[in-house]
Formats: sequence, C-alpha cells, structure tokens
Amino acid sequence: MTVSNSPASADASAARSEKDRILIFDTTLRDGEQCPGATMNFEEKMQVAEILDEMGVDIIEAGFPAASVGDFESVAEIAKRSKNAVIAGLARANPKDIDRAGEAVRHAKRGRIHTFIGTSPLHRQYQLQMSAEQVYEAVVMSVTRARNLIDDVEWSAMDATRTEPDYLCRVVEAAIKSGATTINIPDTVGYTVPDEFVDIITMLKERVPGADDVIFSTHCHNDLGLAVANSLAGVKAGARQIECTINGLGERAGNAALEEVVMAIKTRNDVMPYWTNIDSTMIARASRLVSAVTAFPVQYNKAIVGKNAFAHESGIHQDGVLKNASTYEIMTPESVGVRASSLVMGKHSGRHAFREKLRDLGYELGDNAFEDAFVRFKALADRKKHVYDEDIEALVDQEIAQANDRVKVLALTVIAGTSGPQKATITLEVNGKQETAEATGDGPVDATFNAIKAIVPHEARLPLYQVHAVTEGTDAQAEVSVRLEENGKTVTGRGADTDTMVASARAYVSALNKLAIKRDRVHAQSGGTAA
Ligand SMILES: CC(=O)SCCNC(=O)CCNC(=O)[C@H](O)C(C)(C)COP(=O)(O)OP(=O)(O)OC[C@H]1O[C@@H](n2cnc3c(N)ncnc32)[C@H](O)[C@@H]1OP(=O)(O)O
Ligand SMILES: CC(C)C(=O)C(=O)O
Repeated sequence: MTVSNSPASADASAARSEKDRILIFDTTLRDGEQCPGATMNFEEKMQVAEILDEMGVDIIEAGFPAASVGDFESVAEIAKRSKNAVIAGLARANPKDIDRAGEAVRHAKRGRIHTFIGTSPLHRQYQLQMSAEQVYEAVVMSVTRARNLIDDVEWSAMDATRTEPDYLCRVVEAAIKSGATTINIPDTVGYTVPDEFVDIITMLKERVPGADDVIFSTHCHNDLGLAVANSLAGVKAGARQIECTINGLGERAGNAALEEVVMAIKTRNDVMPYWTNIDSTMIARASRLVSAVTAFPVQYNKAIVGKNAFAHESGIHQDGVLKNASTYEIMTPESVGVRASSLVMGKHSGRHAFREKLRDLGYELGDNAFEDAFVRFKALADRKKHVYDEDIEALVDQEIAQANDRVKVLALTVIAGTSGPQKATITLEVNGKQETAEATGDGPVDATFNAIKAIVPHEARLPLYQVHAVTEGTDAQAEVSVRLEENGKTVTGRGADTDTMVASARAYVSALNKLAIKRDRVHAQSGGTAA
C-alpha cells in the first residue's frame, strides 16, 4: 500500500489511458434540485452551471425541460452558455418530454437527451401500471425517438437494482439496439450494497449483446449511506460514468457526492487506478456556491467539504499535524481548495497546539507563564463550548482582558423596516462618561455602526461582519463577530444577545476597544511618534 496525502503524487502515478477515465455526470441542477427546499432560480442555476463547466464536469444534467417553462428556459440557456461540458436534459418515456428535452439542448455544443422509465416490478405495476411488455415497447419508442433528434442518448432503468436480472438484461439490450450511447443503472432508492452492485454491472456487461459499445453509468442514492461506495463498486465492475451531485444533494438522503467520488479516486489511486477530469481545487468553491444558492448548510463533519474536514481539536492529533500533516490528513486541504488545515482550540487540545496558537496571536511566553496559561486555558475550555482567539488573548494579556472596560454599550434603539432610512440612537459609556449619538445608514447594522463612529471616531475598515444563531428558534441568541482592520492591525470583537442589533453593537465596540489597546502599544513602542 502506498501512503500519500499528496494529490500530485497520486496523479503522477496514474497512467492516463482513456479506458480508465471516469466521466463525471453532475446532476445537482436536476436531481439535486429535487431535494425538498433546494430550488434554485434562473440566475443561481447559471452560476452553478458555470462553475461545474469550469471545474471539468463532463456532463451537466441541467434540468427536466418538460417539468416547467422555467426548467426548459434554464436548460436551454445553460446549453447555449456551456463551453466544455455536454448538456443533458431529462425526459420520461413519452414523445412530449423527449421532444422538449431535445429542443432545450439543441443549441449546446454537445447536447444529450437522457430518457428513463421504471423497470422494477414495483414501478411497472404500481407507478406506471404497465406490463413488462409495455415498458419494453416504451424503451424502444423513447430511445428511438431521442436518437432521431440527437446522437448522444442516455437511457436509465429507473429502480434497476430492484429489477429482475433477466428482464433488466432484456431492456438494456433493447435500449442499446435502439441507439442509446450511455446505459445508466440507477439505484433509485439507495437499496443496493457494493457487492450486489458489482454483480449487476458485471452481469450486464457479460450478458447483454452490444454492452461493449456503450458506456455504463451509475446513479446511486444514499438512503443507506452507501451511494459513494456503490458508485465506486460500479466502476470496479466496468462502469465509466458516475452520476453525482455537489454536497451530495438529491432526492431524500441525496445522491453520491461529487467531491467524495472524485477525491476517493484521486486519493486511493493505488487501489482504484482511474482518473477524472475534475480540477479538485475548485471543489470547496463549488460546495460553498451550491450551499449558498440552495440555502442548504453543509453538515460540519461532511467528508471533503465539511467545516471540520480539515480541522483538528484533540491534542494528539494537533501535535501530529503540527509535526507532519499526513499523520492525520489523507489529502491536502489545498487539493480541494481549502486554504489550510485548522487547529481548533478546545478542551481536548494539548500544549503543542496551545503554544502554536499563542505564537499565531503574537505571544511568546516563558516556561512558567506558558504552563500557567495552559492550566487556565484547560479550565476555561472545560466550561466553554467554543474557545475563541479573544478568550486566549484575554487569558494571557491582562490589558486585552480589561479592554471592554474602555467603551461600553449602555442603550440602543434602532428604527428599521421598508420605509427607510434606518436610524440608530446609541448611548455609550466612554472612559466613565455617557455619550449619545444618532445616525442613519444603509440598513440597521450600518446605522448602528455609524452612530458608534460618531462617538468613537476612527478610520478602521470592516472586512468581516458575521451573525451566527447560537440557539434555535425566533428567540435564538445571536452571536455577532466583527473584524476591524487599521494600519495592518486586525482585531476581532464578539457580542451576543437575543437582539441581533445589540449583539452587533457589542461586537463592534469590543473590536474598537482592542484596536485602541493595539494602537496605544504601537504608539508606546515608537516612543509616542506613531499615528
Ligand atoms: C427518480 C427520479 O428522480 S425521476 C425524476 C423526478 N423528477 C420530476 O418529477 C421532475 C418534476 N416533475 C414534474 O414537474 C411533474 O411530475 C411532471 C411535469 C414531470 C409530470 O406532471 P403530471 O403530468 O402532473 O404527472 P404526475 O407527476 O402527477 O405523475 C407522473 C406521471 O408520469 C408517469 N411516469 C413516471 N415516470 C415515467 C416515465 N419514466 N416514463 C413515462 N411515464 C412516467 C407516471 O406513471 C404518472 O403517469 P399518470 O399520470 O398516467 O399516472
Ligand atoms: C431518472 C433517474 C436517473 C433517477 O434520477 C433515479 O433513478 O434516481
């Protein structure tokens, strides 16, 4: 076994022959959008299609043109705009759907009609209410009709993994004879397991005449959490196209996640000697975009793209990563477009990571002071869920700990709403003296910050303003982070309250207090001459 966390070494060892190439068929815009609540508007679909095209996706399934006018228009526009990818439109086994899909992808450099029908006894009897023979005829009709419109036709046996093997061979043969160029074997309800899926694909490749002339494809759902494992099993048995989605979006528990199949193939190239055309360094960007436009947060511990995928909290792991990242990382964060691994400070952290964190924050402590700070840090981490940089600064820096005494928020009233301009009235205590100011702004947050600025004038830039809900519900505690930057010095302030505006004002004032201390230090170091 070769152990490496270097994507470059994995790539270099791969002999890139066409027979080992795995085509990546992304269906974020079709099956992904079928995920309840994940609907995207026209502009959002354009953005997603653009990044998929740019990152090297081979086939983009842009939608289901017969589903609505909106779907038709977005598929047609993506077809016109796409520079590299084949653009596919999905269609049921009926003339209207197929003609609509053909029309939508007509202007693509390379278009594909993807037509499907349920083949399992359950789907035939209950959903379609058709006999096996009628479904067989529908396969022939639909593929033939699609092939009369376009050269590139994919046919899918919906619920293939619950279809009788002999019948599946018959309908796949019919689709190939009618002109399908790709045969997709969906595990529509996420029912199969890897060994069984290997057997199904192997059987089709061995038994169906003409199987060698088409590309076999997988489309695996994640109902048992096996979508990626089944897709890779399909590849092992000879499939050369994987259907997948960014962040694993899709019906119910979702589809195989693009980022997982791509990185599994890349990272374990020693046991899976295949390759894809995906620029993996674009994965994090694509994931963030899809999460933003669908408003679907990515689960923290999601493989490859989760917030914790390259984060380490426990001391033994942090120590290992500091000495050599490959002790606890099987791929580099850069290989998927994440800037760096992160060491998260918490109750499981050890001295190596704590010293590194202090160094990052600009503190070098002697042995005794370090040990003392470490004991206080552990005690704090035992009590507090998140230990932020400011908490650590406050542990080792008496002045920073008292920073919040300089300026305090005493009262805030904000007038917000549609009629604008939004207005804020704030009362601060500045070095023991009360001052009140009123300001308008572009929204209530801007008005609040302008009112603070009227009392504490400064030129600091605001590179970051972030709101997190700490608890759930409409009475959630909001936690606001504000980062301010002035003359190369950056500080972060945090504030919490059930009122987001109050939390924002506290965070802003907390950052200003820290900035004032840093300013004073620079001033003192330069003998009182610095600005
Ligand atoms: C596994 C998958 O992901 S399949 C793709 C799922 N995607 C979608 O459904 C896309 C969004 N769907 C829609 O907008 C609508 O369902 C439409 C426009 C496609 C159809 O709407 P309607 O005509 O109102 O039909 P409805 O959705 O209620 O029922 C589906 C019909 O299609 C039939 N059908 C389902 N799959 C197929 C197929 N592959 N080929 C032919 N007919 C099919 C059903 O049997 C049912 O027919 P019936 O009306 O004769 O009983
Ligand atoms: C239409 C097909 C490919 C599908 O989405 C499924 O079977 O899950």
